[in-house]
Amino acid sequence: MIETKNATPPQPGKIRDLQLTDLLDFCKNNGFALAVWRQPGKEIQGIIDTGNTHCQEIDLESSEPGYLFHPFSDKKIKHFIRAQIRFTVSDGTVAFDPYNKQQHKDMLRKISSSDSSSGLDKKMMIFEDHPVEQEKPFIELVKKAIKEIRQGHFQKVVPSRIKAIRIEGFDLKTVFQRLIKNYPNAFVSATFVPEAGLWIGASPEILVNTEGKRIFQTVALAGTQSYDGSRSLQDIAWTQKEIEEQAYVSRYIINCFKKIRLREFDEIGPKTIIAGKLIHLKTTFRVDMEAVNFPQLGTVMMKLLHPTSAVCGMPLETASAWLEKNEGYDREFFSGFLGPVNLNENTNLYVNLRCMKLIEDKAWVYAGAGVTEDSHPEKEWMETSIKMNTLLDVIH
Ligand SMILES: C=C(O[C@@H]1C=C(C(=O)O)C=C[C@H]1O)C(=O)O
Repeated sequence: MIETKNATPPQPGKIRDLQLTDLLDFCKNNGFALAVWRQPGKEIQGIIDTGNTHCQEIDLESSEPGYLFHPFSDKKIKHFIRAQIRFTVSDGTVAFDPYNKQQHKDMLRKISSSDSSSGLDKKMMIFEDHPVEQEKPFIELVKKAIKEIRQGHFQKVVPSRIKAIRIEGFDLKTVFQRLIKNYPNAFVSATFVPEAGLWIGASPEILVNTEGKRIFQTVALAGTQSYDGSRSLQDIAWTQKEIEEQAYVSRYIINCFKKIRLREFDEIGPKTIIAGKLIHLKTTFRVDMEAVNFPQLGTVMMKLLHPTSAVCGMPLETASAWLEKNEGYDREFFSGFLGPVNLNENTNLYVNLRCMKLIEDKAWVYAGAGVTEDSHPEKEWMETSIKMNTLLDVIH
């Protein structure tokens, strides 16, 4: 069994139970990178990297085990957190490599004796603040998008916005526990990179999943309605706008398969799925990599897929240029992707949605909404507000 369970309460010089929050402080104070995550139905896992996390191109199949943290823009710095130190978390308590008692003891000793006041914060980048959230500019942005879609410039675009808030007494352990409880179907994650801040999220959207050398999976997720749990999923009706919006994402994925001449894939859906207080339409695409003799499919598709039309638009280049010109802020890691690579033979990358960035007592929450020619600007505004509540509901 994990040793920390029977440990004595905090006493000077003694090893005590280590909470997720202590571990984050330890990493901040030492300038280490940390990733903690929970895939749906799985245990909480985490890793620490004590070195430089900048990375260039990544090859998923041959990569060492770690965790990829990729920004929305391909031009920005990408991070790969190597699995130098591994741990699991149960009831908020950390256990280092459960199979290696000595490593566990050594880590606890190091952390207990580390000086929590020695500041990493010096290492942190200073971020610009963002203007106080405003409904009008977002609605104007959506109106502009609709106008340009009607003029035939593109078919779909996903404008987003950022909301700055202050948080007092933030406790990672509590927030993480609430997220895993409230969002059982989400990829819940906390990613800390000294120069990027702490990012926390509960994403409903897989970008690339590979299981061993055999199974590849991705999804087309779009269309949003609020959901209070009272209706059966079979009774949910979707409008033409939502069906079309999700179909663009499916078409985009199929076009990526076409580019690499991949014809054999299973397509399941679209089905209605629950993501907290929201529901979406989801189509799952599955490929048997052995049957199609394509062992590098994970890496190839990761590069082709991102950014999908669930977070950017259709056609990609026009929508992306429009966002860069009109959105008015830097998405940083929002709508990028993140997740474990080659850990236990699997790679599980998710789109970084329903997320926030935290630096000291400041937080920034992000959300976007798919706009087509049939969009209603006020509804898209509401949709981004409900999406932001995924995080706002658990931090207060
Ligand atoms: C852009 C976001 O979500 C994406 C956009 C959706 C939509 O437009 O309906 C739905 C799910 C996600 O693919 C977000 O959560 O910020």
